[in-house]
Amino acid sequence: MYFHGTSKVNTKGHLEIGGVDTIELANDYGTPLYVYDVALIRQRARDFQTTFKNLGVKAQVAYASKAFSSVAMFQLIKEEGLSLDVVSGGELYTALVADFPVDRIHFHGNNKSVEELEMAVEKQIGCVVVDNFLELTLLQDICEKHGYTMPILLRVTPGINAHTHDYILTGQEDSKFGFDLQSGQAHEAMKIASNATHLDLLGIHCHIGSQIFETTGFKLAAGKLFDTLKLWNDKEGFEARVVNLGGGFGIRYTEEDNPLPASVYVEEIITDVQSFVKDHGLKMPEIWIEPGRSLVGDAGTTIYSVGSKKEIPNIRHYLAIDGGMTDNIRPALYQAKYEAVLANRVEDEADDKVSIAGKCCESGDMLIWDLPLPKANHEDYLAVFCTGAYGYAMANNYNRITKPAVVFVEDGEAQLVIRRETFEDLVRLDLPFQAKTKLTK
Ligand SMILES: Cc1ncc(COP(=O)(O)O)c(C=O)c1O
Ligand SMILES: N[C@@H](CCCC[NH3+])C(=O)O
Repeated sequence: MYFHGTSKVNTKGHLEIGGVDTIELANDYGTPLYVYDVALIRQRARDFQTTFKNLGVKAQVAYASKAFSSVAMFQLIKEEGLSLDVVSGGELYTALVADFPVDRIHFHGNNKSVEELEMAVEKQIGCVVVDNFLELTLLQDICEKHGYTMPILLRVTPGINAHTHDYILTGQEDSKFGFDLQSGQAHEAMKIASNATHLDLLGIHCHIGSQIFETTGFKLAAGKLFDTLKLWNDKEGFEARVVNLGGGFGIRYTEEDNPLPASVYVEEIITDVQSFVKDHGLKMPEIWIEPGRSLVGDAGTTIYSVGSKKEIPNIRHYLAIDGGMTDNIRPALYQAKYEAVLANRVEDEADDKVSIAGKCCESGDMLIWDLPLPKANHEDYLAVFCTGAYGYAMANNYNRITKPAVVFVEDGEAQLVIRRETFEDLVRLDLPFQAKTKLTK
């Protein structure tokens, strides 16, 4: 059994996180419930920040908020002094409500709307990561209209195939994101951006994918970026002030996963970056990174109530919980694997093997296959670990199931940071059907 952060078993044999008994949390806030270990998020954030500091490298660590965004989360990130990566008007709006410093907000996205770009310009955010030629034109026009010059990065696809699930690969040549390096698109974009009167081209960005365990892919990508910068420097006299290497650092979901500590990812990548800079005779730019999963993934645990069972002799034991693909779509989408325990009987002998089923009307709504667990019944609680990234963020209302609540726990105290959705919330946007009063025959 692997415990993350402050998670441990208390004297009652219950799972405790942040000094709070998860069974008390389940009683107070209901289930399913996402519980975030705030101390672990702080530790992860500080690991990245201090590594750059110790290396003496000017950097910005931007939390990729797509992993989990909420007002409280953004306030915590602000408290830790990180920057913030947003990818939509909704994430940007949440950051503004959280009073996040606008100059530390970076705006991503492969199809930002005019309204989203207007919002970024009006709020004078720190940087727009431009993804395509249309955006270059739109952003220049909007900035000109507002008499504002926007700092930008160009997102490029370096042509790297990182080892991860196909759906979360982003740095390969055949990708919907960014300007292609090989065909010269990125070079063309650089010339346009450099000549644009209201765009301040800071440098380039790449992101090779997510849940990556090795540094090889990051180093290869960095190598391609610096080769490009050398070319742009020689040909166009362009000097990058910022290089953003994206996020994607993997975490441990199960014993199959062997992630590196943040310090190792950063140190290894920076060592290579420093030699690329030296070899090419370039100035060392500021390095930005955008971790999402590695800041919040293992800090989140979902507590479910156990419900019905179906035991098929010689085939399988199914154990259903009161959530599923609506609060964690990752197993259905990426065949993602998780570990879990009975939160109220953590240390009981695992004398059963069960497959954890969700409550959606969908056979693929399975969270974990063949999990060793004590024989459980409807009075038990299941805790699924490492649901902090892309769990609540990708939650949905399939079957009109309401979204769970989210609590932050730290130093023995719990704080509700997202309330549970209600049935009233579900119908809030619905409008009645306007029945025709007279039917004409
Ligand atoms: C551009 C960009 N930056 C950062 C991230 C964060 O990735 P991760 O959560 O794997 O760190 C993503 C998601 O993969 C991304 O697309
Ligand atoms: N949602 C994905 C990660 C996508 C990262 C965004 N580019 C996951 O759960 O693994």
